[in-house]
Amino acid sequence: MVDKRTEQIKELLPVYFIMGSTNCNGRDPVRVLEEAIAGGITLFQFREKGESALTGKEKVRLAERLKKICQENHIPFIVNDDLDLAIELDAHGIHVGQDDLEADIVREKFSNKILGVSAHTIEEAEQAIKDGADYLGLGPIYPTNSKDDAREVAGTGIIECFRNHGITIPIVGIGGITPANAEEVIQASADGVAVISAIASSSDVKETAKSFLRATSK
Ligand SMILES: Cc1ncc(COP(=O)(O)OP(=O)(O)O)c(N)n1
Ligand SMILES: Cc1nc(C(=O)O)sc1CCOP(=O)(O)O
Ligand SMILES: [Mg+2]
Repeated sequence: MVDKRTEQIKELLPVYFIMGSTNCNGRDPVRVLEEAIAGGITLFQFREKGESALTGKEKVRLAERLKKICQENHIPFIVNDDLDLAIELDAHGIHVGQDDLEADIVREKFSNKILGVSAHTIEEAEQAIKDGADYLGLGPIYPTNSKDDAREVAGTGIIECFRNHGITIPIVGIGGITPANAEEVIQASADGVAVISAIASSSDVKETAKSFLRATSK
């Protein structure tokens, strides 16, 4: 039987938008997020990374502004990597990877919050589940320019492989996902798609977010 928390997490994952100031082609991230929300994104992750990423008080200030917009629109606000920031802002959750703080430590210090963990192998997935992960991020599904240290492209096969090994926890695919290939990711048994550039760099953010929503609800 699927429990209530799992069902609630699955409902948040269809169009999981990830963004920071470096992903918006010089546009105001606040506007980009507002347009993405108007288009129907279901979850947001603040990921402030890259050469010109904001740090210190400027990073906190941007995170606060984006969290406020999420709150006003009932979209949960997830912080990437930074547990101190997630705690300071009382975020809805945090996403950590294999090179970040260990998931069991994050679960202990940020209990009852949404915990997402990146996994690339069945062993990592099983450990993440033991540590209390609510969902897994699997990728890169397709080639991506948004992560310098991305692993080899895994294809949608990684999602099918995890499911065939009995991993039933909610899964989101990430890396190079566009409105044109999002349906394949869902067909491979993901509960949603996590997207940076296809939405953040779009010339029509709202329409692109809508296209993702259509593609993931087929
Ligand atoms: C939903 C989701 N899935 C995977 C990642 C990648 O996390 P990580 O491997 O820690 O890499 P960085 O994003 O921290 O560079 C993610 N952020 N979100
Ligand atoms: C943040 C991130 N993590 C990945 C992983 O494979 O874990 S790929 C990735 C970048 C996703 O950006 P885009 O939608 O622009 O390809
Ligand atoms: Mg990380």
